[in-house]
Parts: sequence; C-alpha cells; structure tokens
Amino acid sequence: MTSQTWRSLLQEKYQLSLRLFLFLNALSALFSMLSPLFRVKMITVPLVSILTLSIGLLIWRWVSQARTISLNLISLLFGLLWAWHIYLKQPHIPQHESSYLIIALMSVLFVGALAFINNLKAFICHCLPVILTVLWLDQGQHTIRMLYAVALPMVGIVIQHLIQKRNDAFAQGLMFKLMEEKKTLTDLSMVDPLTGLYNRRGFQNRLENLFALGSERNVVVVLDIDHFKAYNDHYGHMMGDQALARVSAAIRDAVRSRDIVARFGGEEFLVLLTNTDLEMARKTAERIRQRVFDLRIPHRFNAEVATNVTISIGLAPMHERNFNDAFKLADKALYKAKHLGRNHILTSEEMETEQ
Ligand SMILES: Nc1nc2c(ncn2[C@@H]2O[C@H](COP(=O)(O)OP(=O)(O)OP(=O)(O)O)[C@@H](O)[C@H]2O)c(=O)[nH]1
Repeated sequence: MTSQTWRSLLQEKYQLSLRLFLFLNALSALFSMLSPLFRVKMITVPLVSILTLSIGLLIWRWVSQARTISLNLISLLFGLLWAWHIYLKQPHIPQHESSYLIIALMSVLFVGALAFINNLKAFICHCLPVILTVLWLDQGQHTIRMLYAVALPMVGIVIQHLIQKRNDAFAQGLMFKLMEEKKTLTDLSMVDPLTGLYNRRGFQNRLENLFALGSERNVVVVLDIDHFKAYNDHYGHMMGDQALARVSAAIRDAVRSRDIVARFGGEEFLVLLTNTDLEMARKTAERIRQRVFDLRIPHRFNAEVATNVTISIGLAPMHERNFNDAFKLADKALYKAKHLGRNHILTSEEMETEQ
C-alpha cells in the first residue's frame, strides 16, 4: 500500500458519503412533495431542483466514476435549496401546524448527520443555511427547542469527527510503518547476510536500475577464491566465513561506489564495472587481486600459488545489455585463469588469443 492508495481510499469514503447524501435528499424531497404530515402540498422550484439534482448527480456519478465532486460544495448547494424551500412553504402552513419548522429542521439535520458522520465541514455546509432560515422564520418562538435539536447532532458529529481523525492518524501511521518494514525486508532480501554484498536478486535489481538509467560500456568481472575447499577443510567453516567476509570487503574497497559488487555463489563474486572499457577494467581487476593478496590471510594449502589466500579473475565486456553472454564469457575466462596457475587475471580477449 502506498500514500497514493491511502488517498484513494479516503476519496472512496467521501464519494460513498456523497452517494448516501444524494439518495437521502431524493427520498426527503419526494416525501416533502407527498407531504403526508401537513395538509399543505407545495411543489416548489427548490424542491424540484433537489429531486432532479440528486437523481441526476447519482446517475452521473454512476456513469462517470472517475470524476469527483466537492462534498462541501454540493452540501452547501442542497442546504441553500432546502432553506429556500422552507422559506417558500412556511407562510402557507396554518398557524396550528407550528411543528413544521422544527420537523423541517430535524429532517435536514438527520440527512446531514447520516451522510456526513465523518465530515464536520460538509455537515455544517448542509445544515447552516437551514438552521439560520428556520431560526429567522420562527421569530424566537421555539428558539430553545430548535437550538437543542441542533446542538444534539452537532455535539455527536464533533465527537465522532475527533475520534475519526485520531483513528485516521493511527491507521496512517501504521500504514507508513508497514511500508518502512516492507522496504527493510525487501532490502534485506537483496543482501547476502555474511558479506553484506548484494546477492543474485539484489544484483539483478541493481542491473535493471542501471539499464533504466541508460548505462552502457559495462564490464563483467567474475572472481573466485583459490583452493577454498582446502581452506575450509583445514581451517574450519568458521574461519572460512571470516575469510569470505574479509575478501568481500577488500573487493568492495577496491572499486568505485557506482560499481555493483555481489556474492554470486559460495566463494564466487561478481563485480559489474560501469562506464569503463576492458583495459581500465583489467587495471581495476589487478587492484582487486592485489588488495586480496595484501590481506595476507594465511592459507598453507594454497602452496602451489602462495602461502596466503588469493583469487582468480575472469573479465568480459557487456555488449548490448546482454549480461548473460558476458557472464558466460567472464566465467570461462576465470576457468582458464585457474588453469594458468590461479592468482591470475584473464580477459575474454586474452582468452581468445590464447586459444
Ligand atoms: N566457509 C564457507 N565456505 C563456503 C561457503 N560457501 C561455499 N563454501 C565452500 O567453498 C568451497 C568451494 O570449493 P570448490 O568449488 O571446490 O573450489 P576451490 O576449492 O576453491 O577450488 P578452485 O576454485 O578450483 O581454486 C567449498 O568447500 C564450499 O563448501 C560459505 O558460505 N562459507
């Protein structure tokens, strides 16, 4: 989930409120037209407008899902239309049917409270024109009753609004925390825990990013520790792990930060030297070989080469972003370098002239 989906979820919630609001207004307008509560039947312009607008907007929302409508604007418009209707109808209501204003007010408050339970602004936009109109038309006869009728849903909505804001902040905080955790897990899944270098997956990911940035002239370098099985067998797996970690750090230190260094297998490493040519890459490979040699990790069972840990290296340039072919060639060159006596570097070009 991203902050984008969070926003679209909020948007969806608002649009649901809008649909409920339009539906309830259409019902309320119909009810007002039939007027079963009062003997006076009045079909006023604002009443017809409320009915047609709410049905029209409901259909429009249904057809054109992508378009959004401002809730505050719509609620204010409907509030004004209801206020206008009450203003037109009230003079025609007989004196003894004095409950008209309070019932009209209650029905507007009811619709607002149902549709905008989580939206204080839209609730106020919808109810305020009617509250003011009703208070004005009543001329102080039932002010306390009316204020009580207004205060009750208002307090409820304010409390609900505050709770909802707290819940939203909590849910949003939780969502961002989960996103962070997800990123950490993704990062971890791309890194080899022993050496801290990229694993195959991490390498693939960095390679794709590199291609996306349009990087060309890359050289694939494959490196392998010489006689590492003998090292493990005689010094033990723990010491083997330590040697791997030290060799990895030496390789990482010998290249630029924009080069990609990965552990590709047990004691096999891969470096992608970026924006370089084979000649420069060979120099870098020589620097890596020397750095590993200079670690002077004792390895008595590498005696035919040296008395310390050494590595052999194969290199091949990458053509037209074809990593697999370059890797195969570099691996072949590495194999040859091993046969040349180990602690050796061989490029794909040198390999061809040797054949
Ligand atoms: N300690 C340790 N050893 C590992 C790890 N992964 C692979 N190895 C060992 O690395 C050794 C690789 O041996 P081989 O592939 O036979 O090659 P080698 O002995 O290095 O011989 P050459 O490559 O021909 O010089 C094996 O003994 C593996 O057990 C690891 O994570 N930790």
